[in-house]
Amino acid sequence: MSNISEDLKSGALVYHRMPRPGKLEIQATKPLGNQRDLALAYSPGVAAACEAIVADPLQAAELTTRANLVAVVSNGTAVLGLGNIGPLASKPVMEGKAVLFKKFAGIDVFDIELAATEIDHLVETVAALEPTFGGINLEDIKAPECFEVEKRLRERMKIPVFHDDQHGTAIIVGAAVRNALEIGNRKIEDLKIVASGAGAAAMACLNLLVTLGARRENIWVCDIEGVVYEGRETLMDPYKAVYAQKTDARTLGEVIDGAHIFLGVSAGGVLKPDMVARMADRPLILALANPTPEIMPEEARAVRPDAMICTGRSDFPNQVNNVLCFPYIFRGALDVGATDINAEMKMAAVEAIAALARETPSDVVARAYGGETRSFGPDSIIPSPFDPRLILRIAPAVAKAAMDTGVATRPIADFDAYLDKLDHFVFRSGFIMRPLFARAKQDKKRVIYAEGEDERVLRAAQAVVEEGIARPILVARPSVLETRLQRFGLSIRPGQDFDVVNPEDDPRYRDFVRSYIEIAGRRGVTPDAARTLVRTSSTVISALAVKKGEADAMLCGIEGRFSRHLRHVRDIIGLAPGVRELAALSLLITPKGNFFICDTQVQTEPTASDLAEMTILAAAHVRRFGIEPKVALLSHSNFGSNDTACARRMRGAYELLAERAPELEVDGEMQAEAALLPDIRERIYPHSRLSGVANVLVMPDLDAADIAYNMIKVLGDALPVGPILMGTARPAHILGPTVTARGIVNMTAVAVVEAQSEL
Ligand SMILES: NC(=O)C1=CN([C@@H]2O[C@H](COP(=O)(O)OP(=O)(O)OC[C@H]3O[C@@H](n4cnc5c(N)ncnc54)[C@H](OP(=O)(O)O)[C@@H]3O)[C@@H](O)[C@H]2O)C=CC1
Ligand SMILES: CC(=O)C(=O)O
Ligand SMILES: [Mg+2]
Repeated sequence: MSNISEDLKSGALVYHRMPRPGKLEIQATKPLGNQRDLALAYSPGVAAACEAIVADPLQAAELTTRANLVAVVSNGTAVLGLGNIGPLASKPVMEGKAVLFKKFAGIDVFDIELAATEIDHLVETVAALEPTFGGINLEDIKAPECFEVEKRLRERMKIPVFHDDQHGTAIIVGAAVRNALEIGNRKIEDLKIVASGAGAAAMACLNLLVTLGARRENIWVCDIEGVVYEGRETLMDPYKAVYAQKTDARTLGEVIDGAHIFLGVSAGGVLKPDMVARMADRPLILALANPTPEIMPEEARAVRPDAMICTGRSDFPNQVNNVLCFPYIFRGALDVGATDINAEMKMAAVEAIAALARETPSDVVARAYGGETRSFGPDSIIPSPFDPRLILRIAPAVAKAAMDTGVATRPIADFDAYLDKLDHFVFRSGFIMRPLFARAKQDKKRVIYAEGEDERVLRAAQAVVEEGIARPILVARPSVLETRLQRFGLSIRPGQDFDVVNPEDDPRYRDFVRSYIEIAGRRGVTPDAARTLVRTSSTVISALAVKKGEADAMLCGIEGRFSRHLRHVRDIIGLAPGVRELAALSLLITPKGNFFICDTQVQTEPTASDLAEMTILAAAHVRRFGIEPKVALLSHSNFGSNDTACARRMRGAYELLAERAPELEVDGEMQAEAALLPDIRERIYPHSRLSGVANVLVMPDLDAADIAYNMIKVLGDALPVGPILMGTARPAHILGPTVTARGIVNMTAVAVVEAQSEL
């Protein structure tokens, strides 16, 4: 039995049972709402797709899901470290792999559990699946049968066949060993490696370590029978025999002395503390059996505090698990229509994973692990499974290796576009934000962040510096900054990468107070109040910096009330010429498209004239995203169907806009349905000035805007960007308490581009 806690066990059973059994479902991706859809999806229309494939089999990649469909195939003979539990009991693991493929790399999977233990039976069955799939991921099939099964299938099939427990594990072990060598400043040629396990994972890992330079004579292998030695007859096979040593030693305990690397891919608890104590100094312990490692990290650490320790589990640092590899190696292979996953593609994955661990930690990883992140070092020798950059680094490297080695049937012509596509998968904000990022980089501006000590701001500042979109100025105490940057493993440095305004001791303090009195003295701010506010309000400091031209834009509002920040911004920075009132625009990036909503924050009950003004401001902002605004003035009424005050206000706004912004594609008043479904609009009012789906939704009042915004965000699984404060004399945005580091980076790009266009 696995030694997982009772709590985790019962939690796992509920997770699998509720709210419906299992972890997967199949979803239709095309509409099937009427007779015509039925005729297209199925008979008779479907015949056209069939005939196109008859004429050109490559069309299957265009007309069916095949090119993105992988079979996770198991016969249940070596399921995790649970052993031969059979195909039915392996199904939760295979469904789990399917979920990981989908979530981490957008790959669709059918899990296929086969009652087939004979090699021939297994090979014939899997080979017959070729028409269905773009790739085959063999899983948890025991050694030595798995070696022959994989070899024969690779020979027969023209799609990639990849035994995950062998190569997925070997790739991640290869990356971990590579980085451990770098940290320990050691050469693999000199190291003694002791493996526990001589199965699928062990053999592939050892073979890869040999490719990386390990010497066969330095490798010692033990399995359930003990040491694999020359002349041994029980439980031997030709694959193990490669590593047989001429020795009288018979147990793991007898060969572990002086080992630099322990590679455990066998069963829980086989490595004892006294064995660890006898390993070489600064040993690397890879205790990878699942779910129970060969030794628990705390036991190993107790006897060897100098050890680097990895397990296959997510509840310890250094999770060396093939989940870091299989979704992405398949992503790269499928995207070029690879016919194989060859040695070069595997090595490209090793290099990409190892290199990623050496990059600065990502904020997404920090959130996934409760705010804690580690920089490259003994407790972080490989990336975390939640690192969103895994797909961005591994898939292109693998795709390129496939192309270089001639196994790509659909080579990628435009790698930048491919990277954009992957980026979009990771950060759905990727595409829409891209033009802003590109423009921001062309002319970096100075952006001051009022809450410069906040972890999210620091992580955002790191990304802003790395992406080169702005020069950050942080309002923060230098001593706090220093400790936090270190704690979060961030590499940006004051002076070099960003500037600091120290609210407790800044030479500009008197100057700031004087300016504040000049600006706000006539709005009831006394000199005493000005002194206190400049000392205590980082929003006031930031706004003064922008006003005085020491920064080009400001971001604030992570702490405290929106209205308080708004008052300071309005008092100090003021309104842009010709603007009578501020308003806020929020972008929602949804699976169905990108929608801007206003006014989500400022004006409770705007007049027709206010609405017209905010629409014109919104249109200018939307154009900065490279999007042509299509504005719908929303109401409960459709083109005069009701004559309430509210409907009249929206109609009034339309009339003003027709006058003031005749070039703008805008219409109203209309219901949200008419704005979003052109067919419906066409039926109600065929003469609308609006074409297609509206992308700017102007709401009649703050209640409607706020409610619509939050409902779309939650029900539509949308990513928010904003709020974008419109109408200020200089760019200033109030972010709100739930903003993420990624959100701050996005708003930095918005503010920089705004600052560029106003100068
Ligand atoms: N972290 C990760 O990413 C991965 C971890 N693993 C883990 O590695 C382990 C092996 O998987 P896999 O190679 O696919 O399975 P296999 O069945 O192919 O191999 C298991 C190997 O472990 C040996 N073994 C079993 N029990 C013991 C024991 N008590 N002492 C020493 N050796 C033992 C077996 O010996 P014999 O040959 O004599 O039967 C066999 O060589 C599992 O625990 C699995 O969870 C596997 C893949 C990925
Ligand atoms: C992780 C995995 O594939 C295994 O333990 O078998
Ligand atoms: Mg496995």
